[in-house]
Amino acid sequence: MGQAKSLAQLGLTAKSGRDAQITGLAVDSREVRAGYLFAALPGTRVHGASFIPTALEQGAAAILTDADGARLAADALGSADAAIVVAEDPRQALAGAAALWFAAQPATMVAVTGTNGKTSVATFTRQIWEEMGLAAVNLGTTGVEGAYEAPLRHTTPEPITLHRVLAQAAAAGVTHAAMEASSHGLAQRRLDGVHLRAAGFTNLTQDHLDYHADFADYFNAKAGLFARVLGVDGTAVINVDDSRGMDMAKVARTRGQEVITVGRREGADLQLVSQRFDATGQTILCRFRGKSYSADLALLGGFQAENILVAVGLVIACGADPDRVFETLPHLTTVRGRMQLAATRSNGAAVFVDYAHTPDAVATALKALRPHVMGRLIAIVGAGGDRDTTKRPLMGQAAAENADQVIVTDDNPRSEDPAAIRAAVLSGIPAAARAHVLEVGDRAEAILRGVAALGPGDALLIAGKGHETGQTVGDMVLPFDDVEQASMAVAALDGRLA
Ligand SMILES: CC(=O)N[C@H]1[C@@H](OP(=O)(O)OP(=O)(O)OC[C@H]2O[C@@H](n3ccc(=O)[nH]c3=O)[C@H](O)[C@@H]2O)O[C@H](CO)[C@@H](O)[C@@H]1O[C@H](C)C(=O)N[C@@H](C)C(=O)N[C@H](CCC(=O)O)C(=O)O
Ligand SMILES: Nc1ncnc2c1ncn2[C@@H]1O[C@H](COP(=O)(O)OP(=O)(O)OP(=O)(O)O)[C@@H](O)[C@H]1O
Ligand SMILES: N[C@H](CCC[C@H](N)C(=O)O)C(=O)O
Repeated sequence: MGQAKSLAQLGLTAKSGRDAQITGLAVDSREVRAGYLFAALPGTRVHGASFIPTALEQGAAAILTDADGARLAADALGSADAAIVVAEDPRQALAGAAALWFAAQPATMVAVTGTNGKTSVATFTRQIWEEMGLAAVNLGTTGVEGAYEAPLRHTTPEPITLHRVLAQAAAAGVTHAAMEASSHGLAQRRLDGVHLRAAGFTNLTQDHLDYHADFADYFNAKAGLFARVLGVDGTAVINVDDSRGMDMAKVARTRGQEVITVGRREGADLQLVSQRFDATGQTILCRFRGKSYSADLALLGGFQAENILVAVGLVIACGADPDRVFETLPHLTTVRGRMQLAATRSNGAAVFVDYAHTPDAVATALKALRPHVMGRLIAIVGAGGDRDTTKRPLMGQAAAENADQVIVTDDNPRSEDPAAIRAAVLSGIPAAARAHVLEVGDRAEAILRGVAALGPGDALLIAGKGHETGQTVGDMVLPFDDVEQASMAVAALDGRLA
């Protein structure tokens, strides 16, 4: 890290065999310095090649782009004193170059993909490793957490940021890392340069159909983790309870990977045989390679047991002793913003904050709470702006079908009209259920009204924002934290701190 490297050392070959000494990498022209390689990537809004003249003016020593980019910037490139690399897939070439540039990652790495559960699985995997005395991190939506900590802007960062933090974590002594692989990250080859020992799959339901052309395209992006990123020597850990699990296992087996299937399904290598709930968590009974294991989990939500299975499979796939792995499970703790008990009213009613932001997650989270609730279950739900519009009515429907009362509110409207987003969520709620539905745009007021409605034995699920600490309205991020708001609402209503 830090020293100049030749293009050849970064696995790149320039046109006419010309080499260059590279002093840094940038994917954004505004970050190019003298001697840098500028990766001019095709974008969703503009081709990065439009910024090649700026990058050259700033002293770029080399340009990496595709054939379209080379054509677009032909004039600037023709007169430039810079090496030009034209790659069929420049994002993949950049991922490889970034890996070689930073040249260090924790020795044992795993990744997990799926619509829901990535942060939970990555966090549980890190917690298991830590309980086994290993220096570990998880890396994704909640940043880099564990033995090395850093904030991240993306679930799966672009390769330069990704390899920078991996190298920093390795330098800090981290030996084990579990990362999240988002479908955007996989489609954009952000993690193609990472060497993985194992990869996991949780589930596939609707999300991100604003970015992926259709559901098949979304599946294929996720399948890229097994079809491309995980090597033939890696192990795939697949939840076969999901309807696409078997398809994912087939992708892995076709590539020659060892597969550990997990789930409730009879015949799964790591099987969840039974699950019993109590006030503070659940007891699970599992079977792995003919041996039974029982563990008390201090985790609410049946779905968390499914995530635990994937995490256990990943840790075992990296060589751990299964007996030792199961011993750690009672010590695992709630993932921030995932089915987190945020406050309790003086009448005993509980308020949970959860990151459910897809139709399946809203349904799963509410169903998971039901066995713990003796009274009514109230849901606060909203949908994000500038994201998959087709999931909005489905989220409203999922809330109405699984809660006794629903409050539709705002969740990061971004550039959109919040009222229009709420209307789309409401449109999924059948007329017959409308009597139990309130529309309250202001999220703080929605939380106050949800908390106020709680009687003894009731519970409130505040869905959508989980660990987030801001509400994005237009270009502004206003401070907002569901857990804080829940506890303030309880304090205001009950005259005491939650
Ligand atoms: C939709 C999407 O994923 N976009 C990513 C994509 O940008 P883009 O194709 O839209 O870029 P563009 O604006 O068209 O510009 C094209 C290129 O020109 C470059 N540029 C642009 C302007 C300039 O002045 N100079 C310059 O060089 C840009 O850096 C880019 O490489 O390539 C960029 C560089 O790699 C990414 O930063 C950018 O992520 C944006 C910021 C983003 O918000 N992505 C989100 C949706 C995302 O990836 N989310 C997933 C999580 C999803 C989930 O599971 O919940 C994630 O992993 O975080
Ligand atoms: N295995 C699961 N099946 C269904 N829903 C789940 C599962 N795990 C988590 N969820 C729901 O999804 C929400 C988000 O969980 P988590 O953050 O672990 O997923 P994620 O895939 O990392 O999402 P994102 O990448 O968008 O952060 C949870 O708060 C819960 O409501
Ligand atoms: N990573 C997800 C998180 C969504 C969370 C929700 N609060 C929203 O803003 O839609 C996304 O960007 O789609």
